[in-house]
Amino acid sequence: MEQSIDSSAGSGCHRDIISLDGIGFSYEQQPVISNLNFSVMERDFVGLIGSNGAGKTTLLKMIMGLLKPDKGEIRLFGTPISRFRDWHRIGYVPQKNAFNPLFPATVREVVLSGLYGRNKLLRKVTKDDHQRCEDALHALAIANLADKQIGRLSGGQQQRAFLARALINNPSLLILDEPTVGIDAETQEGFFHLIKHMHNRHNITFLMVSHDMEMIRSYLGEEPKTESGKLKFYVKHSHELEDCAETDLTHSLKGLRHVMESGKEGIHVGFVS
Ligand SMILES: Nc1ncnc2c1ncn2[C@@H]1O[C@H](COP(=O)(O)OP(=O)(O)OP(=O)(O)O)[C@@H](O)[C@H]1O
Repeated sequence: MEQSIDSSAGSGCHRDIISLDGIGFSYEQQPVISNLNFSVMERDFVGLIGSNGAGKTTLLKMIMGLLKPDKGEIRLFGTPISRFRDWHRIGYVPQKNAFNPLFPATVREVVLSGLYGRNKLLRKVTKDDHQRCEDALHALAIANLADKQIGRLSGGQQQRAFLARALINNPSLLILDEPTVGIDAETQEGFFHLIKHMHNRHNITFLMVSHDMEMIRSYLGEEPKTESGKLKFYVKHSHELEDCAETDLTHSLKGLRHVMESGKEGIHVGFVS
């Protein structure tokens, strides 16, 4: 079955961050994704919706190079994924239930582990790395939890730690896989306020899998921009935003801390600690 979508209309001169060209994927001859064509443009916010088994996680795994499509080509930042090496430009916030609560690491260690990238080489942590870590911990208002075991935190606190981990490399693209599943409504609201703020104020592109239709519709509009099989893509393009993005990590994190601490710009970050 032919599946074809195009979300790039009206996105101005910005470049593609993710290009999916004719992607097909099957598990043991069982097709999950067929002929998927889709582009995520710089500073878009894409909400990916689909029923259970629609192929959302499979698609994220392909984009992160963990699964190879049977057909088609994936490009990241304009480079074919087979030659892409800049994985530090991509921050990933996993599903809460993908995390083993017995994992023996402190919050600080989890956040610092975001620096190591996918090659798993443990390089020496520099003074600058520690400063970035402290900035990320402060930005997400979890500095007071830095020495606690990650498994002893609440779900909302853990998600903040994983967001800090994803932010430590100053990513250009943030991929979030149902980041608030299993978290209470108030904490979810605070989390979405924060990522919406980051999208509005900073030069970050978002791809988020979510079942939270209320959040998706209120931020990205009532109708999906495109559909492919059971996958629906809701998109807010950069031209719908104020054009005042900051790119520098220090500014970004200081900006976030400012939001967290002062509640300015009308944003209330209602995390439950
Ligand atoms: N490793 C695997 N081997 C075989 N089939 C798989 C594998 N992983 C997923 N599938 C199947 O592929 C389909 C898509 O799975 P996927 O996890 O991508 O869906 P999803 O949209 O993320 O679902 P959910 O909302 O339930 O997380 C499902 O039918 C699933 O059973």
